[in-house]
Amino acid sequence: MKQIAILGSTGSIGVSTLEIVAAHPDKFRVISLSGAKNLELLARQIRQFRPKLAAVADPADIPRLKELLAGVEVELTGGVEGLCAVATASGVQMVVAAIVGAAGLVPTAAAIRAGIDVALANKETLVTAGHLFMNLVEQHKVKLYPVDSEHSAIFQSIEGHRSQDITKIILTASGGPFRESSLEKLQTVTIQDALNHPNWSMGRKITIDSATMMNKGLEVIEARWLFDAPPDKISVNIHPQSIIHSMVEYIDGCVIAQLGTPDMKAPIAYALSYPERVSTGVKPLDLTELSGLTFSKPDLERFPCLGLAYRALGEGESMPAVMNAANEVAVEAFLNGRISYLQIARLIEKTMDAHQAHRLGSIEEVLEADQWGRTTAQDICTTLQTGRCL
Ligand SMILES: NC(=O)C1=CN([C@@H]2O[C@H](COP(=O)(O)OP(=O)(O)OC[C@H]3O[C@@H](n4cnc5c(N)ncnc54)[C@H](OP(=O)(O)O)[C@@H]3O)[C@@H](O)[C@H]2O)C=CC1
Ligand SMILES: CC(=O)[C@@H](O)[C@H](O)COP(=O)(O)O
Ligand SMILES: [Mn+2]
Repeated sequence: MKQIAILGSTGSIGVSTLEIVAAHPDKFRVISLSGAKNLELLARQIRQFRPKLAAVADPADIPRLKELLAGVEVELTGGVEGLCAVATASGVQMVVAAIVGAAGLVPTAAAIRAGIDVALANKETLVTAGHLFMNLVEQHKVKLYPVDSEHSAIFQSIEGHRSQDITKIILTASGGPFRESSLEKLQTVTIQDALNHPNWSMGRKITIDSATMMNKGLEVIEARWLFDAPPDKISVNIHPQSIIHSMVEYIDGCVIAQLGTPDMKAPIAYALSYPERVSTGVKPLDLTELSGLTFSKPDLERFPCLGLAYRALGEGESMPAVMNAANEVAVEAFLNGRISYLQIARLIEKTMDAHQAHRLGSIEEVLEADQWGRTTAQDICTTLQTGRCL
């Protein structure tokens, strides 16, 4: 029986994780959960899974959650300390890191410091603090299992192989809802258009990241740290069907890929149960039903965010954390109707242009760079809104 904590249990990944747990009560037990604003769902999850501890992001929400849980025995806590308490609760053997954004960094690092294995969905932790995070993993001798579908595919495709035999990691990208949209069309796309991902049902932030292809940029940086791969060995291939989840090319010319119906329950279950495999309810692939698997190169002119991520990775130091912070501000501003789709990339680029990359020696310094990126991006966002620059 594996005892787990879920950071971000009320989100898309969190809910899918709990579906796996519910399907395998003999294999997994929930010790602790955390959510943020969806208190009703968190309360229902607590009633169903009976964790001993639960946290909300804002301590001011604890009284309302208590009301919703009248008669239920559970300890409630809140704030960053509360999230860290969930991540390190006594008995937890694995933390599922499924908070969205850089907010996941501190509680996930707390789990590692406590010697707890991590199933990592929250890619922003590796984008903002890659080298520090991997050092922590090594120092505390914990296991890090990728949940992101591409990284799970790579993880599965490198098993049993020597890293020096790898010549390329090929991340597949759906291309999102605007894969075939012209630059002219992109000027007028709406929030609803951008939230309409062709293949995956996900949280709003990552869905917008997929529409700009920043998601793939974040995943290139995630792969750099997870698999210790230099940027020039990581390439991106547009594969609109999202059937091949990623591939690894070897020195002998062989390419190993992992395929499956696009459903996050498969990579989540693999991270939870590794090295075993458990049933997931994911529809098995019928290859004869597929009309074809196609591949093409990404267009960096229409999707500049992917280029910005390669730039941030090349400049290194604090630049990826600043890029990530600017992206979080930009996505929120887009979802609030404050900026247009094309202004997302512009806002991120201007924030990066204003930043002088510097070394980050601690998680605290990462948080400072993140804060600098947010403040600067907010200022630039205001300028964009008032039309004082493009
Ligand atoms: N969804 C997917 O299929 C995939 C997601 N990922 C990655 O997994 C992570 C989660 O994504 P997803 O599940 O889609 O996101 P969601 O937006 O659906 O869920 C995010 C979770 O984080 C909580 N949360 C939000 N803000 C904070 C905060 N400031 N502090 C603490 N908790 C917070 C939310 O609580 P509440 O809802 O209660 O407000 C929710 O539980 C992201 O990093 C994403 O990139 C990676 C691959 C696939
Ligand atoms: C399910 C998952 O892992 C997402 O990150 C997905 O890859 C998004 O699709 P895109 O390929 O469109 O970014
Ligand atoms: Mn992914």
